[in-house]
Amino acid sequence: MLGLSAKEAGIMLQVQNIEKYYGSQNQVTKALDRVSFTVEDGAFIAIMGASGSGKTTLLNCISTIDTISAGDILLDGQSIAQLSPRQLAQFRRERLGFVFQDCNLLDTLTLEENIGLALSLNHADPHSVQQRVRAIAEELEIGEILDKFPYQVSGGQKQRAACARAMVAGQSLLLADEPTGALDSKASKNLLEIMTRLNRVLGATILMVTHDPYSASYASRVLFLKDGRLFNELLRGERDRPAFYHEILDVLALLGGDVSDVT
Ligand SMILES: Nc1ncnc2c1ncn2[C@@H]1O[C@H](COP(=O)(O)OP(=O)(O)OP(=O)(O)O)[C@@H](O)[C@H]1O
Repeated sequence: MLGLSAKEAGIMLQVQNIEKYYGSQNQVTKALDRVSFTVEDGAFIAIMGASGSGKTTLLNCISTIDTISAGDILLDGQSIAQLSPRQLAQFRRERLGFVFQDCNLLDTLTLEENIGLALSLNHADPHSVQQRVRAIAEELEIGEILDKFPYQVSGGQKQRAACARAMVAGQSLLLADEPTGALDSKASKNLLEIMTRLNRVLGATILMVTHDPYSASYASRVLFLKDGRLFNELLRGERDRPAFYHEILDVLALLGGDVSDVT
């Protein structure tokens, strides 16, 4: 980087030689084994691997939900291990957005209230909350259904609301764990197109864990985990999505096991 800071060099996240162990003395599981990679600003990265390969553990360590046993994780050049609990909470709130397989929307609130909830809890001005919620909802094509409750909309619309909620405060890193896992193929395609738009238009950096090679083919880079180690990685480059999809299938065949069977 020739003296440039990580931030100046456009590097958002540095995962350096991380290890994660669960359990103690007699029963230790090594969930992550010396994993290293760098994420540039504006990247869209998929993380693949068989069940138990460490995908969720990796995402949980990056999101500070879990702690690493060794190594370091730096965000904008700053080690997250050195943040105080208060700084960590602020970091999660301001920088990270989360989307999970079951979108975790509250059934007693409308989509608009769900999307704006964190801002409202943070005592943001109600008018500005409304403006921000509506702007991102328009971008994600759910502007017309903001007054509906989660049980009144489709699974795909709920996931788009979850994406809106994840990004409404201007968060720059979206962490998604199997976001298409509970959706049919049409709703999955739609959500992946929306995530691509979040990435390209709003500049969100995305890390998405998935079992599904079709979902992974929307990313610009795919990391493959095997037994807690980084086994391989693919860059999409100038290839179109279908060509990238076939290349992902080739790596999965090499990787063996149940990677794409466990959705
Ligand atoms: N809280 C925990 N306590 C003990 N072992 C754990 C814990 N969480 C995960 N593990 C173990 O760590 C390893 C990695 O698990 P992880 O959930 O990260 O895998 P994964 O790739 O996300 O799997 P899946 O695709 O099934 O969700 C597995 O061997 C798992 O059993």
